[in-house]
Amino acid sequence: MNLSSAIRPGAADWLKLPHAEPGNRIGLFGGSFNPPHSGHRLVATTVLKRLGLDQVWWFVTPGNPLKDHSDLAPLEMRLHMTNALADHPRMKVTAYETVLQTPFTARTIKKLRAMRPGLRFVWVMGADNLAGFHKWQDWRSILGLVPIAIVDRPGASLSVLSAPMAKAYEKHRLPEEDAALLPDMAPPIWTFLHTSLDDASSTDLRRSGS
Ligand SMILES: Nc1ncnc2c1ncn2[C@@H]1O[C@H](COP(=O)(O)OP(=O)(O)OP(=O)(O)O)[C@@H](O)[C@H]1O
Ligand SMILES: O=C(O)c1ccc[n+]([C@@H]2O[C@H](COP(=O)([O-])O)[C@@H](O)[C@H]2O)c1
Repeated sequence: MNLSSAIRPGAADWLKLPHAEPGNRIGLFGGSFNPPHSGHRLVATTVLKRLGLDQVWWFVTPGNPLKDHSDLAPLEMRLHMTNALADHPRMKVTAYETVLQTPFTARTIKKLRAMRPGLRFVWVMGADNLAGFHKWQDWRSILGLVPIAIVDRPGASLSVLSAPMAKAYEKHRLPEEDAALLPDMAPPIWTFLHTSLDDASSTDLRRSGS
């Protein structure tokens, strides 16, 4: 399947990688954003501040490989909505995974690192994804490629103790008070950021029709 054909030629800017200067610290925030909401903005602003990032790149996925796509809104619609929500000079929205022709995070990160060796990437996700991280394709290789920042989410706080990834990599967990060091550290390294909680969810928004 040609994933990038899901974007009209007029919206080709979504298919570019954002610009960054060598040495920049970049948070890679992947998501379905179906639709985007305040919880996503909380994650992005939390990592921007607490990790001292230069930018957060919102990677709007062509489709989470572990989710049913029957109610997934078209990619271009999700891109527009995400761009409206992530309205900040340090937040960039991209559909670059469609260019890479993969919905798999391990492959995306491998390719980004090869393409932009001068950038310091951190993978960013919410705590619900920590709980199921061991089901992702090549999940251990993701841990070997980039530092990971996990932001707390209602209902998933305990994943920091119980998740197979958290248990297997317990020795590689960085205390959250040292989170600003994370982007410069050699993987495997991860941290769990407690923050104010936001119970927004795309599922609830789709169900309520808002
Ligand atoms: N309220 C929230 N608090 C913290 N993290 C969140 C929150 N909502 C989503 N995230 C994180 O943001 C990323 C993108 O989430 P996603 O687009 O799947 O939203 P969602 O609300 O979980 O969607 P759905 O209900 O359709 O599964 C994921 O890493 C997810 O863990
Ligand atoms: O690589 C995988 O196997 C994999 C499995 C599940 C989710 N992901 C990615 O995780 C990000 C968050 O997905 P989501 O649906 O929870 O917003 C998004 O970029 C997905 O493509 C990746």
